[in-house]
Amino acid sequence: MNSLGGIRSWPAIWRSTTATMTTAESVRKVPQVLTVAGSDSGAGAGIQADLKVCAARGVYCASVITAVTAQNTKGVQSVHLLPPEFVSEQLKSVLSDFEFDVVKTGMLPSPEIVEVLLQNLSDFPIRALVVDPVMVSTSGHVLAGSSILSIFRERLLPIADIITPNVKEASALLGGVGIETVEEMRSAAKLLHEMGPRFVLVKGGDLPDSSESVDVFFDGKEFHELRSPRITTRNTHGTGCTLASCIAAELAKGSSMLSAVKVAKCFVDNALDYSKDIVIGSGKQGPFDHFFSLKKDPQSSRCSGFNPDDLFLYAVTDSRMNKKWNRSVVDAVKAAIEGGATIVQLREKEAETREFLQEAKSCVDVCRSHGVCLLINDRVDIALACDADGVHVGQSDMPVDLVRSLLGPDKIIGVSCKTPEQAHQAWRDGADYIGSGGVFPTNTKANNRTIGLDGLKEVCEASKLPVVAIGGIGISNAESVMRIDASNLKGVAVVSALFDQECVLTAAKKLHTTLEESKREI
Ligand SMILES: Nc1ncnc2c1ncn2[C@@H]1O[C@H](COP(=O)(O)OP(=O)(O)OP(=O)(O)O)[C@@H](O)[C@H]1O
Ligand SMILES: Cc1ncc(CO)c(N)n1
Ligand SMILES: [Mg+2]
Repeated sequence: MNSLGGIRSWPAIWRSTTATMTTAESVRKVPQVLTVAGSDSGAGAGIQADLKVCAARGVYCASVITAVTAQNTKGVQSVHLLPPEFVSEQLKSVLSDFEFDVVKTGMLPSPEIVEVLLQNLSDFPIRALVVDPVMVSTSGHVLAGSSILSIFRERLLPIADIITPNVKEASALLGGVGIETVEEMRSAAKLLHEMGPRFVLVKGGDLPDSSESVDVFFDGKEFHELRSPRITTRNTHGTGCTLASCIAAELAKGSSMLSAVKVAKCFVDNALDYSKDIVIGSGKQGPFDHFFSLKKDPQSSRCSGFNPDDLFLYAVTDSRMNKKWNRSVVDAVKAAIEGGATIVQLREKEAETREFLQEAKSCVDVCRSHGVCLLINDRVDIALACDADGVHVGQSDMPVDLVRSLLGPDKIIGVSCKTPEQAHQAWRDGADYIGSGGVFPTNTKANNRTIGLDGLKEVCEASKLPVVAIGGIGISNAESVMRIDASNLKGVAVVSALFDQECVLTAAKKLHTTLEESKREI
């Protein structure tokens, strides 16, 4: 189910549903995850954690139960495995009915249960598989013994899109190697990657003697260390299940793998911080609150990650237009944002480097003060120097994987794609979104092949990443673009429609209203 080998297009939320519906207006697509895991009677971990995190992230989650544990904040008192045939019944039941975007596995306590999972996944192909190789609870109870190791290594890991072992599980999968440092976590991630998963995240929550909680992400080429200050709390029961299910939920919504992992790490971090002094149960390790965001000021969450909805009204600057209308880049950007632009890209093809850097710095300040992301077209050096939020590259610019290694995990990377193949490559390389077009002919880019609305739709259907349409879009045709019925199409990117106008503010306001109206009609 390694996502690119799957038969179904990605993801189910982005297709018209096949369920019986009366009118197009009555259809609202919901991202869907299936968790295949064990029940925790104390509800801090396992299936119960998976359901909570998916609900908190706005994703529907169905659950296939592999085992029932008698478990509380003191530990695991007893484990009852469900018969493999009954696990299979549950799998058949939901896989034959729902259209899951992502399957996430937790406790798979016997080789026979892994076997029925593998069989059902080959009968009902899915698009992405998140494997949390749960083996031992933090309290030390064995949840899946060494009998599952060979089927994990030989058959489950090779079809996983990502595996998320903690250090003990990574060590067990690698035959008992010691992992006590971040350097050793990196080596482990590399060796685990050789077993076949597309991505590996070795979690460092249980790493001894560390003031930070460090997870190591490996994509087969680059390592990214995801660090957060270690939160002093007893309430860490279920962090692993929560992290993996949050990754699954974000993937189901259309995030790239690195974005999904960053959002998930951040979610765990915020949940632990919010819940650090709550008392539930009398044992050593308590659960935490997955619904913190309903209770606390969202602005106080310490990180947010890339939000694909920011692509709604994407303003791309053009130095010639600003010259023609006699305005500075920063004034143009400010007016666009005040009119409703939700993200800005500086595309200053003719500017001198030093002048461009100065302008970019001023634009970063304006964008930050309005809470809008600023990306730089093509120039990774400028983006680094002005601390922009990211870079947008074309097919002949620096390759996305290289841009990622230069910018690090926290920046946004967009890439222009005309074809489904380019869209697949963008996902593989770790981009956050794609820009697709030119949809219509435009003066801004001469000799640029247009792909039309049909070409845009084809790219959207093939893309796992959120899409912004670009090329010749303005007030008169924005609605036709937004109505192509692809829910990963998040918005339109415009140049002339904002910046080749007498009043940028008015043009942005009008376009924003048009987009809002066409969204309401979908
Ligand atoms: N005290 C903490 N402060 C901040 N982050 C933490 C803390 N403990 C764990 N984490 C984070 O939680 C996530 C899960 O990591 P951990 O290594 O605890 O997984 P696990 O052992 O599989 O979880 P579980 O305890 O549910 O079995 C990781 O992103 C880790 O960095
Ligand atoms: C059922 C279950 N799954 C996973 C874990 C790991 O946290 C646990 N403690 N219990
Ligand atoms: Mg742990």
